[in-house]
Amino acid sequence: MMLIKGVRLYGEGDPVDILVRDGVIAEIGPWLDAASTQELTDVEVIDADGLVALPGFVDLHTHLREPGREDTETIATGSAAAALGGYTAVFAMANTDPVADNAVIVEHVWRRGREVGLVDVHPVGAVTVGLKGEKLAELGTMARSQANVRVFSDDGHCVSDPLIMRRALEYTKALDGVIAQHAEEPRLTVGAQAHEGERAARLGLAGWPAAAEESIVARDCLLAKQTGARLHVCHVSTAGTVDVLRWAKERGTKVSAEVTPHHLLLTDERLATYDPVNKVNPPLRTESDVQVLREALAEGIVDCIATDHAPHAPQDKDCEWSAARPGMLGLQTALSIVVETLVRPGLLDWRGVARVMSEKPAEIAGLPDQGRPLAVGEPATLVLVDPQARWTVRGTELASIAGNTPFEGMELPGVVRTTMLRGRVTVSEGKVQS
Ligand SMILES: NC(=O)N[C@@H](CC(=O)O)C(=O)O
Ligand SMILES: [Zn+2]
Ligand SMILES: [Zn+2]
Repeated sequence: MMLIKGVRLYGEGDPVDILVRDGVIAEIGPWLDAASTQELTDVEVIDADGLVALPGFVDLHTHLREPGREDTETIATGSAAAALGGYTAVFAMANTDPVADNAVIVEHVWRRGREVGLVDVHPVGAVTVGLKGEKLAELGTMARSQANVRVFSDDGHCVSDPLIMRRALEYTKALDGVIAQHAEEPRLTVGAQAHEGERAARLGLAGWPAAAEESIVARDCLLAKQTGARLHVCHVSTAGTVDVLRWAKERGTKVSAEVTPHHLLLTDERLATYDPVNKVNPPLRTESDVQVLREALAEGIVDCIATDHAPHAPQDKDCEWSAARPGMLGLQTALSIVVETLVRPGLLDWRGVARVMSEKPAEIAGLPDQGRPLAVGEPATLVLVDPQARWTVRGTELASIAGNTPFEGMELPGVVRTTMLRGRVTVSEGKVQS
């Protein structure tokens, strides 16, 4: 049994105590004092004075690199990074080696996640065999496997053939799943290295036009509307995509979208140093894109935050710009970037943080026991955040094996103190409890 003392639910109202019994929130009350808890033996008390309680975060977009690149991240190290970031569930992308395009691989990832036990690891199934975009993978077999796959994605690649995309949407509709699309028209991004615009031109980097993203999002929204299937747009990066999403939602399309913390804070101004730590797909865009993305998230046109946590080895990152792999770490810095870019400027309150980091992603993925309200009878799957504290990001101190964080050296607001998964403390005082 556990007693969380003096915490503010969603950062609202007066502090309360939360009694956790058998993995469930058993009581919430103003000062469950000694008298009412005296007869309870074995009560572990967590002093949460000044902290904010939120439902555990859910990341729809994580790269865990196992199997295949365990030199950069494993299910164990990625789970630790997730728990430290306040996450209680993550979706592990399919672009592993071998690709997660069949029941054997997704069950392996699912089982390994359970063994580690720090967060619920849900494998994402590939849409096409080998992420090649040519032939549909066995979506039904993955859905019916122990891993119970409902989110399918070729992330890293775009399902660019419209006929394959249409079929995939039809199949996932029948499976009650969703396709998460990496929206990139490959014919428009051949050799692309940076956001197409003035800065890329000046730096001599081949451009990735906004239309490469927006044209696929528009096409997919039309296909989703026509098939009645659910579409999720990965890592939205441009203001134009927000316009397309607004239009599609207004006409009743079942479309949801995510934005990454790095696209909410960083711009292509960063590229001036040619430091590949800033190289990512889709590329960092402009100040006005960043502003529009922040507002779209606050308004709900963009539904949620997803990290696109993408660990890479030093030899794949510390090299010349054009040879470096795209991607950045995100799990342990996500909350702080959300506080910095949305909470502090007044675009989102803590209720809103719960919505974009927990409730919405759980709903999009169809998870019944994540993103639940902090209420009696609900699972004790939650995070305690210190809203006042600040910390300095050091890549070498993060739990990931790789250290490719673009936020190196930044002092950021918001510290995760405790993470709890169904009553089990996975992180305490900022330390993983294994
Ligand atoms: N975001 C990235 O730049 N890289 C991702 C793939 C992806 O999300 O497209 C990766 O797997 O490294
Ligand atoms: Zn992607
Ligand atoms: Zn990704």
